[in-house]
Amino acid sequence: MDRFGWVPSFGGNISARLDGRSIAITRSGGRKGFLGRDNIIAVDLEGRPLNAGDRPSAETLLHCHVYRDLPEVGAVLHGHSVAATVLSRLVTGPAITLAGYEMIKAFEIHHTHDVRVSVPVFENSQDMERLVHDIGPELPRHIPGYILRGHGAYAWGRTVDNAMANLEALEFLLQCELETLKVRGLSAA
Ligand SMILES: CSCCC(=O)C(=O)COP(=O)(O)O
Ligand SMILES: [Zn+2]
Repeated sequence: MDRFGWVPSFGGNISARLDGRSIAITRSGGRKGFLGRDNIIAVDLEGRPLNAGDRPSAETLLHCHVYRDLPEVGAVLHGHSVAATVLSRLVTGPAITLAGYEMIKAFEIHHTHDVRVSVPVFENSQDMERLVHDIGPELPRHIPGYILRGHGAYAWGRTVDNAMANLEALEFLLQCELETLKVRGLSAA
């Protein structure tokens, strides 16, 4: 994620499921492109650190929400890419629609490029409980991720590799949309 420029400064957070009751997640703060073992801690599925005093990511509740709702998910990645940030500010509605891209097939749910896929865009907030409430009890099933407006993208998958492949596909598609708008010189609808 760092190589692609998706975790600038202190942005982004990363987690992986440990078992049915806990996950490993990055500590709050710090540069996620320079992680050591000590920068990763364990929390339960309510976001409480297993070791008292550990301070997990400020966005831990968003990760826990994914693990609770989707038992097959083994990893969740969050980055602050330019494409996700800029595009979600240009698009004023609750979703970014992707259509006609071969890369849509990278999301294993879709077996053809000939579909329209809506990437949900939720309003950003510093209040994670409110964000979880706004996202709703059921995460999207048609795409393994969502965007927080003006903030960045979340993506998940069965494994860390699989989550990364999904994030790469999502970021590629967002970048394509942004490039298209730049070439056309139009604002997004
Ligand atoms: C300048 S980063 C602001 C916080 C954020 O959005 C983020 O992704 C990193 O937060 P964390 O607590 O996980 O380090
Ligand atoms: Zn963030």
